[in-house]
Amino acid sequence: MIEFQSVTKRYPDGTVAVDALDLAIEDGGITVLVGPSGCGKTTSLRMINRMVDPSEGTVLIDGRDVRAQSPSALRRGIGYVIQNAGLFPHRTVLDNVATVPVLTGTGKAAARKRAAELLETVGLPAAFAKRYPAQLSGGQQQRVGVARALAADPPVLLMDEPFSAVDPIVRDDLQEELLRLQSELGKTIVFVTHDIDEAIKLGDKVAVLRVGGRLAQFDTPSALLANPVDDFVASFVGRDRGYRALGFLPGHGVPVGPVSSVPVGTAVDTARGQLTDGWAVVVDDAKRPLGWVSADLLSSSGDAVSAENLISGGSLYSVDAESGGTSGSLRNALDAALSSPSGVGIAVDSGGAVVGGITADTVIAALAEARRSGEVPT
Ligand SMILES: Nc1ncnc2c1ncn2[C@@H]1O[C@H](COP(=O)(O)OP(=O)(O)OP(=O)(O)O)[C@@H](O)[C@H]1O
Repeated sequence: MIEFQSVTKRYPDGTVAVDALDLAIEDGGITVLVGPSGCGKTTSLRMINRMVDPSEGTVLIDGRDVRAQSPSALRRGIGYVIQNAGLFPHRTVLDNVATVPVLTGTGKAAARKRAAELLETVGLPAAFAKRYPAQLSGGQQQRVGVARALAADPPVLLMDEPFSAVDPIVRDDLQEELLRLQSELGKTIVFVTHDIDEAIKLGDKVAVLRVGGRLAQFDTPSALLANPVDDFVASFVGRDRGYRALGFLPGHGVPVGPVSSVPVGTAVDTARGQLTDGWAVVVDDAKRPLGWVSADLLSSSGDAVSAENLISGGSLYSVDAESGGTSGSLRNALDAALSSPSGVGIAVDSGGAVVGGITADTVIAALAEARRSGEVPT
């Protein structure tokens, strides 16, 4: 466990970056520090690996004051990942990852072998090992940064806005990858971001800091969305927090109803007879959804329903056909319904085949039921 006990950091110019912070960070989870610019996130993070020392109070790791160890000994057990990866430009990707193990006495060959495994772990093709950082995209460099931080197999990983400099799609990939890695590695990760969506997505626990370095709330993401302690936290987590909170409620209570479907290639006259409320979903040979046809679209189509002339579908909602269960949330279910041009969200099984449809009404009814049964945090 990492503990902040009444920790204050006052810089020499008098700036109070962190003010009487008390925080207990559990092992084996992702704890996110989030808050507006200048609220002391980076300063707090750096007090864990002694890049910054507190003015008052104590930071402990597993009950031991971090000041009891030299910074270099301490950092051997703490990986550190920063924005733009901070790679050594004149070393190959492989040698960037192998650097720390070599410094701490691992033989070069063994360190390189381990580095190659780590590159694979973070999703980089082996062919990238010989490249230099400048020959990689920002997202790829960030993956190397994560591999490098993992090279010494530290129990603790500090990540300071690691994904801020990449575009939103790459960022989304990197976030998914981090969650996948963490489910395998179970490190104690402290992650700094100013992006509340990133905090909600990644955090097992989220600490919201306010300017002046004061802790506003420390909670699970779902509790933060459901019960912000004050107006500052409420406005920081955002106006649509009610909708986003649906992301933490399982969608298993949403009934999957029928949906009209027609195989691609169906004669237009036959397809017209299959529409429900003017719509049908078009499926391929494996019953996977290709898009929608409407009565209007059919009247301007040729003889048969073609895959080229369809209205794009919305997001898909995954269910397990046998158990009827789902790994999706009420938010996934509602989004599938709202983003569908017909108003019916498509439910698919693990093979991607259409198994039925869901409507916004049924999702709202499932939410009401979850509230009645006390499943929604209050
Ligand atoms: N070395 C320093 N000397 C003086 N003041 C500093 C120093 N480092 C940071 N500060 C100040 O301490 C406060 C907290 O800074 P910190 O970098 O910890 O915030 P942050 O929440 O990480 O901000 P950002 O999201 O903008 O990176 C800010 O007011 C900052 O200007």
